[in-house]
This record gives sequence, structure tokens and C-alpha cells, in this order.
Amino acid sequence: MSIYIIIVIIIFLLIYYNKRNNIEIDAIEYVRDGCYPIIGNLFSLIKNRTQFLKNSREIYGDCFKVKLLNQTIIFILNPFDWINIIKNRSLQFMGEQFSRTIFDLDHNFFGKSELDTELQGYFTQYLKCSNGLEKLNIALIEEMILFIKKEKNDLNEKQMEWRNIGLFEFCSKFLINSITKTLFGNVELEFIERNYRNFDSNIQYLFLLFPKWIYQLFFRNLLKSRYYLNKYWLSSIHEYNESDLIRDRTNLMMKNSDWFSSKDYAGEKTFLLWSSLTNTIPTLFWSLLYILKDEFIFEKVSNEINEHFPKEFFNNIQHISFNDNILHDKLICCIYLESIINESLRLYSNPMIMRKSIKNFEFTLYDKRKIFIKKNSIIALYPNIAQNDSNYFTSPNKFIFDRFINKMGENSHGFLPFGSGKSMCPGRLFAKSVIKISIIIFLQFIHYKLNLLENKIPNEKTHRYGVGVSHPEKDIQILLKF
Ligand code: HEM
Repeated sequence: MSIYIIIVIIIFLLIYYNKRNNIEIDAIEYVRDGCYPIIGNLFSLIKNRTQFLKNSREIYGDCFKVKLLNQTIIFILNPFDWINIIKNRSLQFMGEQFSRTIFDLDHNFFGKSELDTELQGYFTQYLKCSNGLEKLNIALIEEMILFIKKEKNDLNEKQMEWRNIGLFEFCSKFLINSITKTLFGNVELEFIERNYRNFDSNIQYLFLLFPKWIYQLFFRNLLKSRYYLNKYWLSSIHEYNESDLIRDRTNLMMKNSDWFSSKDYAGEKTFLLWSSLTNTIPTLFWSLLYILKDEFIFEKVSNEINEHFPKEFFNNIQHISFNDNILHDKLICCIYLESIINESLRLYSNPMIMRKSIKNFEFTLYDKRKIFIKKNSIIALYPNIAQNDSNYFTSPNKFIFDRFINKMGENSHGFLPFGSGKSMCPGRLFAKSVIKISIIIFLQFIHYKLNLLENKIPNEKTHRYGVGVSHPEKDIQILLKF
């Protein structure tokens, strides 16, 4: 008799356990609004990703599933879950899928992890260590000063005193010119600029990882610019004056041509060109705009710059030894600039950080719910929502220029403009020095007239949501004298 009771209890326990588990698995709901057969939530994701995710969070909480064609993406929006996601070895960075679809790499070297590590090692050596960074920054300043001289000569030739230009357009020209030449040397700038701009203007569609035929059918112009860029690198392997970073990466790929195909080599260069420019330009735009528009911020920043970077500092720039790290030490002292850049990134950076599962596993969320993650599922983090949430940042819609002074705000949960973990942006230190140096040179060497009354802070264009830092909906006209 007692054996039957035990069996019945076991069966009941099994049914209860199974049911409980099912409830927990099902507790992560699919977003139903705007979900259509076959395409799923595609339209909402393309139209305004940030708004769609904010609305979905209000209905479904911090974790929900979104259908995109034949894929399911599990969004996890609570920052307290992110560290466990990023550290989880069953979830991997989707570098391979992205580099194949977006930059047309073969990615044969993916299986050869020593080579991948060596390639990444050059980022550490030249973009993160102070000597490598110092050398790049000195070269960058020289390029920027050259740019200003050329603009001045151009205006002189045209017998004009002022140049009327959009501030975003100026930031684009200024950085495409100086970053590209600093990293890649004496390239055919006009050609690179034209194709970069065309490629960048629609790249958000490549991030959706559609099948290849869709791009071949509907995005021919985009693929053409990528083709021209990739072809350019193949026609000119080493450029005069290229940076050590590019030289060493190129040499490593050339030496291991059994692992790196010509498509890998060319795609890697286009990838580096794109990633060095695409977020740095809009971050410079927003930072500069807030400085120029607010007298109080302007004064604070000007004082800081005059103290650490008086105009005379630039007279001897070519004689600075990059072993002394003078520039690095001075840039660190510019705490208002650092905070303004972070505050611009807090408001305007919209990356979607994705990981793919390599096996089935169960993940416990911070709120104790369990998600069953199947092999090949995609997990996505979207820091912009936390970055604009009053639970993590006071008055989140306000630009508070000194919010990040002494790294106070930066330590907050949810601030991830450069991603996190192994794939965290290796160019982040260079990016910040580029933006600081650009602002310093702008304020020290360029006269400007901005109509403060007419120009409000523009809204963001929604098309970059999920890709990176937003562009303004409308450019701000400015008069510049060099
Ligand atoms: C304000 C400027 C920048 C922002 C906001 C930014 C942001 C990001 C983000 C969000 C990622 C993806 C991280 C992830 O998925 O975990 C990334 C990756 C990357 N960034 Fe940046 N970035 C900036 C500037 C730069 C610059 C100047 C360079 C190069 C000189 C650069 C090189 C890269 C590279 C190579 C990767 C890919 C890393 C990998 O595949 O492991 N970025 N960046």
C-alpha cells in the first residue's frame, strides 16, 4: 500500500515540477503588438527601436521576446542581469555573423584563435596603452591643424571670410579627414569619404542580418560602396604614413594568407574605418553643441582648456616625445570635457549588444524568474533605456554637464555606451581623446557664429537606434572662420 502512495506522490511532484517550470518558461512573453506573420516585429524594430522597447518594457517588464523573421530575440533590460549575461560562457559575441554580413569577410581565421588574439593584441598595444595612444594623438593633432590650414587657404582663394556649414557636417568632414589619415595614412580621401558616407548611411539594414539575397535585391547601392571600399584596400596594401596599428595588422594578415583571405583583409580594414568614425562623429557633434549653446558650460570648458592646452602648446606639437605622455596627462586633467562626452553618450548612444547561445541552458534573472535559452537564441541588451531611466540617473532627460565628474555617474548600473566584456570597444580611449582634442582645437583655433536663439537642440533621428550614437534630425547651421 505504502509503495503506491509513494508512487502517486512522486507522480504529483513530477507534474507540479514540470508545470512550475513551464509557467516560468512561459513567463517570458512574446511582444504581440505590431507582430505580423512571417516578419514578426520587424516594422516596429526598424521604425523606432528605442520607443518600441520602452513600450514593450511597460507591458511585459524587463525581459521579453521579440520575433524577427525566423529568429527570436530575448531582450533583457534590467542592468543587474547584464554582468551575468556578459560573463556567461554559453553566450558568445556575434562577431562572425556581423563581420560576414556587414563587411563581407570570409572569416576563415575564426577557428584559428591565436591569430584572432594576435590581431586583437594590436588594439591593446596601439589603442589602449599610453605610448601607442600618445603617438596616435600627436599624429591626429597634426592632421587637424593641417585641415584647418587647408580650410583657411580655401576660403582665402574664394575671397570669403566665413564658411556657412552645418555643425554635424563640419564634425563629419573634420573627423573623416583627420581620423582616416591618422590611422590609414595618405589614402585617396575623397574616394574613401564618398564611399564611407554612402555605406554608413544605410548600414542599419545590414545589422538586421537578413539573408544575403535580400541585400543583393534591395540594397545594391549599399553593397556597391562596400565593394569599392574593400577593393580600394586591396589595390593599395601599405599607404605612406599609415599608423603602426594598421601596418602591423596588415603584415600579420599578409603573413598568414592561408588563414586570411583577401576578403578578410579588405573587410577588416573597412570595418576598422567604419568603427573608428561612425560613433565618434555624432558624439563630437552633441558634445560640441551643448558646449557652444550654453554660456555657463562654455566658460567652464574654456577655462579648463586655457589652463591645460593654451594655444602655444600646439606650436611645438611635432617635437613632443610620445614616451613622455605629456598629452595623455593633460587630457586626463580635462574633467569637464570627459564628463560632457559621457553625458552625450548617456543621452544619445543606442547600441544593441547581442550574444548568441552555443547550447541549451537555463538562466535565472535578477527578479528570480528563469528563462530557458535554446541553442542559437539571440540575447540582446539595450543600455539606452537604462541610461535614460530615473531609477539609475536623476533627471534623465536633462543634459547635466558635470554629472560624470569624478566618475560618479559612470559607475552607475546601465551605462554601457562602449559595450562590455571581451567585445567591449577597443577604441574607447582613442575615441575619447579624439573628441577632446577636436573640441580643444575648435575652441582654440576656429572662430564661430551660432545663432543661439534660432537653434534649439535638435531631436534625434531614429534610424541609428540599435546601431550606435544617434544623428540629429536636423543639422545646426554655423558660420566658421579658420
Ligand atoms: C564615441 C565613439 C565610439 C563608441 C560609442 C563606440 C562603441 C562601440 C560599441 C558599442 C561596440 C560594440 C561592443 C559590444 O558589442 O560589446 C564597439 C566595438 C568596436 N569598436 Fe567602438 N566605439 C567608438 C569609437 C571607436 C573607435 C575610435 C575605434 C577605433 C579606432 C573603435 C573600434 C571598435 C572595434 C574594432 C570594435 C569591435 C570589437 C570586437 O569585435 O571585439 N570604436 N564600439
